[in-house]
Amino acid sequence: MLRIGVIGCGTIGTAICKAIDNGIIEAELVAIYDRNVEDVEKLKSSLNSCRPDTLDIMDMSKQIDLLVECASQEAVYEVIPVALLAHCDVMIMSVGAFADEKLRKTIENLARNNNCKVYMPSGAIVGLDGIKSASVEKIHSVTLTTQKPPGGLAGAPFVDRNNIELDKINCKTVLFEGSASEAVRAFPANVNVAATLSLAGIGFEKTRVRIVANPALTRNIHEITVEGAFGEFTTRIENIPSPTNPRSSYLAPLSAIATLRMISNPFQIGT
Ligand SMILES: NC(=O)C1=CN([C@@H]2O[C@H](COP(=O)(O)OP(=O)(O)OC[C@H]3O[C@@H](n4cnc5c(N)ncnc54)[C@H](O)[C@@H]3O)[C@@H](O)[C@H]2O)C=CC1
Ligand SMILES: O=C([O-])CC(=O)C(=O)O
Repeated sequence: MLRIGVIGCGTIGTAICKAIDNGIIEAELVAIYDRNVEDVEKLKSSLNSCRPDTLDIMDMSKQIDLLVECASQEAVYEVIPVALLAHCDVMIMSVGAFADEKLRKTIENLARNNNCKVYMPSGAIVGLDGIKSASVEKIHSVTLTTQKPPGGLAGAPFVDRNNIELDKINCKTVLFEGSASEAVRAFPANVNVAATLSLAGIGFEKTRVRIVANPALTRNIHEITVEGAFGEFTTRIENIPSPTNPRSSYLAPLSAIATLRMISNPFQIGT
């Protein structure tokens, strides 16, 4: 059975561990880790049958087949190279880290040299199947428009740097327009989806991102428009925010769980 280790015991990490505990994912939960000890203990006490060890990345990667990162962009730098050097496959949620081309190339080379896979779930967006197919030929443009309730953008470096008072926003307001590369640095915990979209399509510089604070919303909306040799498509998703983390959509942990189910299943469905 697939032996899994999880770094990050927050909203997504907890959902993944519970899915293994409930048998929704056919795998063994070998170890978990979080820099916040309380989060580790809280997660452990919520499990019924799994008894994961608490191990740091060095010890964890000796005992697992697959490392799941669901922590932060910073954690991608800290744990992914270590896991790949230990011949573990990895699944990354904080995909925004890959706006750093040097990191992306390092991880790609490590994965190739150690014969490992790097999985990146679709997260909170729909339409990656279409853009992957479209990218076989020329894609002219990719645009992501993300709308969140203002509170869902709290803590973003862009908001803090520009002294944006989110609680004073009383109408739909475009906060940011730029490349995906700029977007994932300005909003590291809000638009990792822009990074995944860039990797599937035309890259971080050409993918355009617009981020809108909309006080009329209770949901996180991601709208993607792609134009290319195939024609044009638009996808739109209205996500319910995760109850324990309003920045993240509920579909994100579901997508992580679906990817792990795919990895542990002989049938591979869809592009
Ligand atoms: N790819 C996608 O579509 C999506 C990606 N995300 C990203 O996935 C990651 C996890 O999201 P959530 O579970 O909602 O966040 P969360 O804030 O609920 O949990 C993150 C946990 O990771 C821990 N952590 C952070 N940095 C760490 C490090 N360097 N080492 C060890 N532990 C560390 C924190 O203490 C926290 O317990 C975030 O980076 C988030 O931005 C979130 C939603 C969608
Ligand atoms: O969950 C979402 O709506 C998107 C998100 O936070 C991310 O991509 O980081």
